[in-house]
Amino acid sequence: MKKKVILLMCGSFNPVTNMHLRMMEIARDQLQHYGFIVKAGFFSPVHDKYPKDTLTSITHRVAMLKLALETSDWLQVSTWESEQTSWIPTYNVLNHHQERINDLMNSKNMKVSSQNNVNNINHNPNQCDIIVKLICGGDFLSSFSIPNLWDPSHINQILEKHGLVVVTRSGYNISDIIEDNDILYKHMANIMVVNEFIENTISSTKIRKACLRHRSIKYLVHDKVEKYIQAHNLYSSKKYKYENNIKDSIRITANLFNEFKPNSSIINKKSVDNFKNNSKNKLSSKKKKVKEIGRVSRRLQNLKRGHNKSPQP
Ligand SMILES: Nc1ncnc2c1ncn2[C@@H]1O[C@H](COP(=O)(O)OP(=O)(O)OP(=O)(O)O)[C@@H](O)[C@H]1O
Ligand SMILES: NC(=O)c1ccc[n+]([C@@H]2O[C@H](COP(=O)(O)O)[C@@H](O)[C@H]2O)c1
Repeated sequence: MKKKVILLMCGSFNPVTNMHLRMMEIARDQLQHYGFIVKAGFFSPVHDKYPKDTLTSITHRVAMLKLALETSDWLQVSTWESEQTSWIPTYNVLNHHQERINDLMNSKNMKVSSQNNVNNINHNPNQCDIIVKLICGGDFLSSFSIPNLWDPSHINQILEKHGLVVVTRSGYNISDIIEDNDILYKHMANIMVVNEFIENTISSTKIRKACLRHRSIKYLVHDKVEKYIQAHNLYSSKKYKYENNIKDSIRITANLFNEFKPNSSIINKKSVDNFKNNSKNKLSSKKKKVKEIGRVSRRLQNLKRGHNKSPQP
């Protein structure tokens, strides 16, 4: 029997770009090619309390997602995550969606079985035949290796119970990221890599920058999203000028990690000295951003602690 899946993408969507939409499309193509049935795709915008200075209010981010998805017959926004009282870890978001699907499937099965007058339903409520998989880009995958950003047990469960669909992103070597992380390596079979063969480096950061500089964003975001941004004068405030967001920090940290990886063929004194000098320069110029990741990690830890104290959503 073909396996059925639902794709769930978690992120800021600040704003949603054409690349977010394309990621879903190319992931569905590949999953179907491998014999899966993709039932639906959900975008779950992160809570306003996620510690990112540049986050635009959820009302705008959801409105833009809805406009961008108006013409899709299989993609939708899920606002559950953003409607909670505070930020919640991605694993809990995934879990919530899986539980809702399980409930739905169970009630459907109940109906069918009672219609058929079958007494023994023989259905395990914990075993659903639709799996919610997390879809993300290469940078998101590399964030699993940032100390204190993720609870290792969450990474384990995401991979064990759900599985990941990772879309390649320029600057991120997926096989290296997996090779360097014990948990990812252990669950490699549950990570499907989708190669974006038409290289696309659109990011929300670049869109915000373009808006700040009054440059066109046409064909990078949906037309209606472009109009919405203009109508609400989003991303034009000075705070975006100096934006130093978590994603940049992740990118930088990840790049630094990649460079620290020993490569036997280049290890000699000269290359080590060159490397040290380069790293020093990079470290000083990017010092602020790397510091930011520590700050964000600590805030996330605090949020997580707070979250663990409160009842499960
Ligand atoms: N060009 C891209 N290629 C591959 N993955 C992408 C791309 N743009 C976004 N993603 C992925 O989309 C998901 C949601 O991303 P997010 O909303 O953080 O967008 P972003 O463009 O990376 O944002 P920002 O630039 O604000 O950090 C993440 O898993 C991210 O890795
Ligand atoms: N421990 C965690 O569950 C954890 C840590 C960091 C980011 N995230 C998620 O990753 C996404 C990151 O979005 P950005 O790439 O826009 O920062 C958000 O949905 C956020 O909730 C989850």
